[in-house]
Amino acid sequence: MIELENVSHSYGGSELLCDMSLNLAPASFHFLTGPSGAGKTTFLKICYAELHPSHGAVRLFGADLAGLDRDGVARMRRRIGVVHQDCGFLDHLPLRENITLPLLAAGRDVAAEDRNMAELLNWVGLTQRADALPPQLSGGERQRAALARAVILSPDVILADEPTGNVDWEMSLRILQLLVELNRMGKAIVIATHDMNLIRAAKTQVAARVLRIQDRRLYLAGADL
Ligand SMILES: Nc1ncnc2c1ncn2[C@@H]1O[C@H](COP(=O)(O)OP(=O)(O)OP(=O)(O)O)[C@@H](O)[C@H]1O
Repeated sequence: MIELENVSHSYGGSELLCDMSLNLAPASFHFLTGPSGAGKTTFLKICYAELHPSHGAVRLFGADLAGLDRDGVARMRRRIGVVHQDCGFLDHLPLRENITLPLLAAGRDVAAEDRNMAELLNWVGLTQRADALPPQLSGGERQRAALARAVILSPDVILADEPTGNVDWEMSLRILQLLVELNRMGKAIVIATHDMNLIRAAKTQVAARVLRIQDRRLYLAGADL
């Protein structure tokens, strides 16, 4: 679904990611770990074509990114749901409108999706908070709303950058549960995290693999977590 072949990336001449290859299979579940500043967010940006790598090839759903025009890239990106580290909400818009922004961007009729929206809000436990503004939400509510927005276009892959970064353990488990449910529905999941307890908790439920970025390289971690 997402294939990286010998991908390297540099910011301003200094190499951050070196010679990374990955083939993300349908319904797979991966964690992405590594020290702060190792390049996890950069790696995810390359995976969802927000960033073009300095070297190497990226293929999304079989299509070489280098051969796609803007519309082609946008079409592929709709198949990838992203939970950003900072959620990235528009603070002046109620939660409901923030969540439906991807529908608008994709040219879909938001009113026609009312029922799906109600189901989605219920799934993330935010039915009562639909009209709240993002600054009025708790960390856990924001993260669940970000997840709802990431899945509103029914993507095949979900990339979540520190989705449990600012929440307590109970809420971390709740968010993990939502991601596990998505995985059981056949979605491929990648979660960037520092939280080894979260990885251990996931491994009791799904066959999760652990990728690690260290010293500019991508490793598949051993089974010792
Ligand atoms: N647009 C940019 N221009 C220049 N340098 C950047 C840019 N984005 C990130 N970097 C640098 O690249 C390095 C890796 O950043 P990145 O956010 O990918 O790491 P990370 O592993 O996700 O970090 P963290 O765990 O702290 O979130 C950092 O040193 C960062 O300052």
